[in-house]
Parts: sequence; structure tokens; C-alpha cells
Amino acid sequence: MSEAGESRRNSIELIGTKAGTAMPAEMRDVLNLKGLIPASIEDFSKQDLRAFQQFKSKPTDLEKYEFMANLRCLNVNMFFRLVLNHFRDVAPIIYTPTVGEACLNYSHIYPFIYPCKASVGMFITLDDADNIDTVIENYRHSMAEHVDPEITVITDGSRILGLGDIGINGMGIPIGKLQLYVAAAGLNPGRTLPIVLDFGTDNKKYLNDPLYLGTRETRPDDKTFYEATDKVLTALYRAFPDLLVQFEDFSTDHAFGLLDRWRKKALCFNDDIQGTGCVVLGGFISALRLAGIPVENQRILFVGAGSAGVGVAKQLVDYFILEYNIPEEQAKAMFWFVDSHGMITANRGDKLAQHKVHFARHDNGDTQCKSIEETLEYVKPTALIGLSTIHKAFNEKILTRLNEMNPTARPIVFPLSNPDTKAECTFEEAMRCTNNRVLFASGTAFPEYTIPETGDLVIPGQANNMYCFPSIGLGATLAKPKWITDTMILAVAKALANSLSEDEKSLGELYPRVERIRDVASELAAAFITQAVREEMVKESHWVDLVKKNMPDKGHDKAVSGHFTKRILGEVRTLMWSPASSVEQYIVESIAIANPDDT
Ligand SMILES: NC(=O)c1ccc[n+]([C@@H]2O[C@H](COP(=O)([O-])OP(=O)(O)OC[C@H]3O[C@@H](n4cnc5c(N)ncnc54)[C@H](O)[C@@H]3O)[C@@H](O)[C@H]2O)c1
Ligand SMILES: O=C(O)C[C@H](O)C(=O)O
Ligand SMILES: [Mg+2]
Repeated sequence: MSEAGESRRNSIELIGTKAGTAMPAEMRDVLNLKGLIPASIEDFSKQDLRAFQQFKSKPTDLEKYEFMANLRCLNVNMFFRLVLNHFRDVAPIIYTPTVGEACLNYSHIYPFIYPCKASVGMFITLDDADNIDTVIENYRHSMAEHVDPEITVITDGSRILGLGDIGINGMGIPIGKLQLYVAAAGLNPGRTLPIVLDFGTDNKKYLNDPLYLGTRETRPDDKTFYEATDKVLTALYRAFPDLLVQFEDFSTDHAFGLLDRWRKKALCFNDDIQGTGCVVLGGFISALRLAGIPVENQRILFVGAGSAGVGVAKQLVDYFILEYNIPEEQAKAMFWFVDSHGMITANRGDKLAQHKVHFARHDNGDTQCKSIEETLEYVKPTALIGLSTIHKAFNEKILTRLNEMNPTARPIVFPLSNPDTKAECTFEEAMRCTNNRVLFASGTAFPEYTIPETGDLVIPGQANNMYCFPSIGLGATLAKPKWITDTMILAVAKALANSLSEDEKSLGELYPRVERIRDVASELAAAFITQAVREEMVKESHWVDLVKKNMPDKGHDKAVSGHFTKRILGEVRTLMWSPASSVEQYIVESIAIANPDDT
């Protein structure tokens, strides 16, 4: 066969694997498959039904995860149809919480995939960082469709969810996040690149595990870490100049360090700091509307002062300043933090990590609170935000006291640590202890709750950055701003708050239902692009012209309004990737490839 003939056959074969039993007779003939697959020619709905039945029949969540991982390798389109058609069932498997369990077991359940035409991603050791161009070349060759990646999620596995340092086993997180990028925001799956920096681990359990797949060394010092990550990032941006980098689940010091180093040099953001700030603000705006007290009377107590806690508080402060004209010092004074040593104050007597200094209290006199309980009594908060990784940190006593302290205002409780085994409390606990008055959202989804006295069913909010990172990524890969500013993220948070349907609002919900995540993501991406153009950070004339011609709010040129027009939204939606929903699309594609001259 000639080279051109062979390449045509390869392309049709690729379509064939996506079509499976839906493959039409003509294609079966071209690929010499007659008699090699069942004769019945199905449509996708039947295939999808079978796939969902198989998914449901797996007895454990981890087995469901493995089923999905295999399906992703076998038939990418069917995988994403399953995710999209059954988001509420499938997302908690490929993403939080089950992805956490999969990560803990990653070296044991690692599939025997040879990375040929189906590369999983990059596994980069410290040695590889010195030969990173070779790794990039190898990756390029391994990709079936030879297109450059447009987005990477990169971790070093040092703080995976609330599970701590799990080294190379953290690879499940970039994989899961990128699958949500495709499902929620329509990024092209062939252009997503998961990366784990396999720089060692300080986790003794894994260092002693014979099946552990990562480098068996403890983590390097800071200098080596930053030099190696700089080499990797510099080479990636050189090879793929428009690449968007999402930093994920780095230990807190490095999370802030990497963001400071790179945020104004290239297209990147940190999901745990900025994505989480965005999603929590979005739901908090809705909670503020329902709380029943003036915004400036909120007293917000954070339990946990890591990358997520500090990232969220900074986002809320920015919002109070811009939206309510509250002076910065006054806005900051609405926040208190507790970490593992107690309430964070400037005169606590220990050396505070740099990222905690900003929110350290100066008005506490001689008072130092050692525990969450003591701090609660001292602060008398209206809102309790958990980003501590401490399971059940919001115990019955704390939740009951919070309720008593807020007889008129509705208390806000956001237990945000992931996965559910780390959540500070459950929805049911929060409802029971607050006479069902709580305004609630958690990082991992909790079941709905039926109020025993009334029989009313209440749906809890899910404040997980999955509502925001896909749209920040979609907006950034489409419009390609010079870099991502906090005000672009703020616009996304406001668009999230604006995205609630009338039905969701009337039921007092704080977040849109997950089934609508794709529609919502496109709205948020449109708000991101609109804001990026307003800030004059976008060079692409297509988006500049479109936004300028369709400016949603002409009076407020630089406003962080979270608004966009239908025209901009329409344009975003047409550019989102979807798995083929009908076989016809494949037939047309394969005939066009088989007969390239019949145009
Ligand atoms: N919902 C979301 O979208 C989302 C996003 C990002 C992070 N998170 C979750 O947030 C959690 C924290 O992430 P991080 O990056 O900030 O981690 P981190 O380890 O840097 O921060 C944890 C913080 O909790 C404090 N802490 C530990 N024990 C405590 C105790 N007994 N009492 C009070 N404080 C205590 C620590 O001192 C630290 O400040 C993780 O579980 C992560 O999964 C959720
Ligand atoms: O991964 C998640 O579910 C959210 C967040 O990024 C986290 O680190 O917990
Ligand atoms: Mg994370």
C-alpha cells in the first residue's frame, strides 16, 4: 500500500474504533472487518445503554473508575458521551471523591497500557527535567492525531486533595481534571496533557511499597525543585507557545511560589488558589443574598490557612472592595483564620508562613485561641469555611453553637475539604444542628436531605472548583490573554452567581445543578473573555472585535460585571468540542478520507 493509502487507512481505522458496533457496512468493507465483529449495526444510543449498564454493574466505585479508565483508552467518544449523559453518576467516579481513592491505589491499579497512539501524559523525573526536549518530542510522536496540546494540568503529587504527599500516584488528578475540561467546557481531548513531576515523595508508605511506580527518593530541596520546574515549564512554553498551564495540588508553599514566579510571564493559573477562590466566591455571593444581614456585618471564620483558605479569602476581600466599596482594611478585618496551632494572630509567638501573614489578626490584644472551639466563641462568626483537611472538624457542638450565635441571620457553613473522608461535616449534620437554616456547600457532593418534620427535599450546594477551572481554561485557550488576572477570575465568579436558573433560585440553591455544567461553563467562559478584552489583555482580533461590537455594559468599560452578550456566548458554544452524537458524522468523515479527490 502507498504511504498515502496507509495513512488514509489509519485514519479510517481510528474512526472505526470510535464507531465500534455502530460502524456502517461500507467502513467494515474498507477495513476488512466482515465477520470479525457482530453483524448488527447499532446506533450510539444502544452502545451507550450497554456501556452505562456495564458501568453500573461494577460492584465498587474503584472498579467503576477502572472501567472508565479502560473505556477512555478504547473509545474516547463513548467515554465522554457516558460522562455527559450521566454526569451526576459518573463525575464522582472519574473525579472527586473516587479519584482520590484511585490515586491512593494508583501504583496498584496502573493499567498495562503501552503509550502508543494513546499517551496517558508525561511522567517527568528530576533527571528528565535535564532532557525535557526529548520527553516533549516523544510525547508528540505518541499522539495519534499529531496536534499540539493546548492545556496541561501539572502536579508534583505533594498535596493531593486532603490526602497529603502521594508522589507519582497523584497522576490521577491531572487526568481527572482534564476529563472535566473536556466534558464541562468542550476542550478537545486530543489537546489535553496531564503531567506529573515525579520528583520523589516524603511518604514512607509509598517509598516502602514494592509496587510504587515513582522515584524512590525523598523530595528535593527548594532550590532543586524550582530549578527543575523552571526547566520543564520553559521547555513546554517554548514547544507550545500558547499552552495554558494549570498548577494543581502542589504543597502550599510551592503553590504560591510557582504562581508568583509564572503568573505574569505566561498563560497559567493555580486551581487550588484561584479556581477555588472563584468557585467559593460564586456560591458565597448567592449565600450573602439569602443570609439576612448586611454584607459588611459578616464575620467569616476560616478553618485551614493553606493555599485554598488564603486563596479564597483574598478573592472574597477583592469582591467586597470592588462590589461594596468596603475599604481594604475593613474588608480584611471581616476574616479570621484558625490553623493547626490555633487562631492566627501577629503576636502568637511562632513564625508565620509568608502566606498567613496577610490575614494575621492584630486586634486580639493578649487573646490567643488554641482551638476551633475557642476561636468560635471569641469571633462569634456568621460563616464557617473549612479548608483544613480535618474530617469532622465542624462537630455537632460547633455547628449547634454557630446556630445559637446567629438567631436571625442564616449561618453559612462551607466544609470544603476533599474527598468526603476529609470533609469538615456532612450536609445532614449541618442541617440537623442548625434547625435546617444553614446555607451550605461542600467540596465533595453530599446526598440530598429530607427534612423529617416537613418531608421537604433539600439539595446541597457543591463548591468544587470544577465549576470554574473548565471555563477559565476554555476562556483562556480561546482568547489567549497575555496572562490571567484576578479580575478575570472575579468576573467568572460573578457569572457563576448569575448563572442560577429561576428554579434554582426559588429553591434557595447556591450553585447551579451539575447537569447544567456545560451550559454554565460556556457562560462563565464568555464572561472571562469579555473581561479579558476589557482589560486590553487580548491580542486576537477576532475576540477583541467581537467583544467590542457586542459590549454588554457599555457604560462600565473596565467593570468586573460577570456579564456577556448572547452573541459572545453563541460564539463560545460553537467552538466547544462534543463527542459525535450520530454515526452519520463518522460515515461522512470516513468516506471523505477514503475518497480524498471527491470534494
Ligand atoms: N472544594 C474545592 O474546590 C477545594 C479546592 C482546593 C482545595 N480543597 C481542599 O482544601 C483542603 C486544603 O487544601 P490546601 O491546599 O489549603 O492544604 P494545606 O495543607 O496547605 O492547608 C491545610 C490547612 O489546614 C490547617 N489545619 C490542619 N489541621 C488543623 C486543625 N486541626 N485545626 C485547624 N486547622 C488545621 C493547616 O495548618 C493548614 O493551614 C484539601 O482537603 C483540599 O482538598 C478544596
Ligand atoms: O480536586 C478537587 O476536587 C478540588 C480541589 O482542586 C482539591 O484539591 O480538593
Ligand atoms: Mg486541587
